[in-house]
Amino acid sequence: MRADPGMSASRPGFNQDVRHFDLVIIGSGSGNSIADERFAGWDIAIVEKGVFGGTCLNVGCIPTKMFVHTADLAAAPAAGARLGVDATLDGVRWTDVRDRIFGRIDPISAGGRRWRAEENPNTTVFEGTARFVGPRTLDTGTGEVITADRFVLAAGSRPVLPDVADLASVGYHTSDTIMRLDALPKRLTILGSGFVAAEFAHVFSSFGVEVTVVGRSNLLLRNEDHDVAARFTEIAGQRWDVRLGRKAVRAERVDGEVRLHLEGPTGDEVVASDELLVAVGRTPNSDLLDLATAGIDVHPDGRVVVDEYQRTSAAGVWALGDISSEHQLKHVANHEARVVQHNLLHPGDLVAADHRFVPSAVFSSPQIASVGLTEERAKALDVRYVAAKQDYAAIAYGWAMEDDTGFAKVLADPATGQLLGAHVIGPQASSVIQPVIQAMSFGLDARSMARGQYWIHPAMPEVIENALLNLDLD
Ligand SMILES: Cc1cc2nc3c(=O)[nH]c(=O)nc-3n(C[C@H](O)[C@H](O)[C@H](O)COP(=O)(O)OP(=O)(O)OC[C@H]3O[C@@H](n4cnc5c(N)ncnc54)[C@H](O)[C@@H]3O)c2cc1C
Ligand SMILES: NC(=O)c1ccc[n+]([C@@H]2O[C@H](COP(=O)([O-])OP(=O)(O)OC[C@H]3O[C@@H](n4cnc5c(N)ncnc54)[C@H](O)[C@@H]3O)[C@@H](O)[C@H]2O)c1
Repeated sequence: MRADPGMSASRPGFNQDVRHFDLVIIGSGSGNSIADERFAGWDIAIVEKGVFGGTCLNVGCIPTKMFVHTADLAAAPAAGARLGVDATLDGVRWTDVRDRIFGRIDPISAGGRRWRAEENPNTTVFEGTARFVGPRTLDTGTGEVITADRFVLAAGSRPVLPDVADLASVGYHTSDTIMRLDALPKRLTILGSGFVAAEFAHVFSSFGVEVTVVGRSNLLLRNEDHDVAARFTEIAGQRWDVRLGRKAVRAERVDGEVRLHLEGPTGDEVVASDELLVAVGRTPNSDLLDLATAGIDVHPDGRVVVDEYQRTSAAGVWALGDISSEHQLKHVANHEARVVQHNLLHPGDLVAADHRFVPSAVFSSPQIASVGLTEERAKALDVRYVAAKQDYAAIAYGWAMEDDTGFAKVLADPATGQLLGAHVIGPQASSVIQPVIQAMSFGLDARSMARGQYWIHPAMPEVIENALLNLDLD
């Protein structure tokens, strides 16, 4: 397909030099997966302001999980002693770990950029910060303004900076920079109590760093089911210096150390460390795009407004991933990218995005995984439910591991047995939960799920089987 002549560069009112495209994609993260071989006849522009490949590849899911896996290995000797295995951790070669990880990631990013910029005949890459200057008219930030029939907003999100006096002066880190440190700090303070805080606290403490976690609320991971968040907070308190209910008011760097001044339940306190990681959430990058100029509506929290087909309020403009989603998760961005891809190719046969059962996992220690309603949410929505729990310790493999903190919790409709939610904390939680996601997605009830199939014995998913059997259904 070539540009519709009605939208071409020679259209009255447009500069003759303005290049016109069939499709412009802003952001090379999940948006980059859209232009496959089915788009070979389309003239496509990709605009990227940073490193090619986006958050997940460069500074998100992939490097963090490579660090988490390494951290799990580093933590293993300490965990082995109570089972009779005496091993010691001789050391963590931080620069070797860092360079191994980014030595694998950076070439993927560079290769992706090269492929799009140099080897894709129908794709033009603009390396600049895009912003709209009119309906379907974009300043690419490279000195070139372009127009297109269709736009995909896939510009993601970025770390939020809290209102802490003098924060900028201390040389703080975010998840964008902390993985590339020159050396492991002796002490690390993490401001924040969500996903990023929980994962990096595990990584750095496993590598021998003294970690302090400072949270505003009284629970870590407070959006998880309360029982799970409470258990995680209890375990975290045995491993890290966890300071909850604290407001960070000021930061300063004195004699090389970062001092974070806190107000808390027992008065003012100061936490000193060598590095500070700020992890208090992420905000959509919609504000960089001058969306009002293009007639694109935005929610008060900065998310681009989309309908079930991922269409924005402006004709021909679609959005996906962190810029529009309430779930800042890669599997959601990927799903939405597939929806947009289909809808671009089949404008007469649109498919809707499926956000019914969005799961998530926190790759800390222990792991946490969740799908569907928490017990608190079920109560708030006045949904009739029953809940049941199963400790890992009472299923064979969990007992063999002598796990004494993990459990699975399931919620179901007592009348129909339909599953409403599942929450797992413990070994392999991110994998153990998958059968429940499948059951919920395909409408399998709890009883059929528990008894309508074999569960490999003695494998970890028996924790789910037994939680299901513990449900008190009508
Ligand atoms: C530390 C960390 C760990 C994570 N771990 C996981 C995980 O384990 N599992 C999971 O599911 N999710 C994880 N996530 C979340 C996941 O990375 C994001 O949900 C996902 O990458 C969002 O994809 P996206 O395509 O919407 O945006 P991105 O991948 O962020 O892509 C957006 C791109 O747009 C570019 N851009 C922005 N504004 C402009 C502009 N004006 N002009 C041009 N280009 C622009 C950006 O530079 C960026 O490259 C993690 C996130 C972080 C920060
Ligand atoms: N495994 C994964 O899937 C994974 C991993 C990392 C990040 N992510 C995604 O990235 C998003 C961002 O992660 P995040 O951890 O930055 O955000 P988050 O939303 O998970 O947690 C931020 C936490 O910081 C707290 N907070 C906010 N302001 C604060 C302040 N001034 N002082 C102290 N605490 C404050 C909030 O109460 C909240 O609990 C996540 O929500 C998630 O969607 C996913």
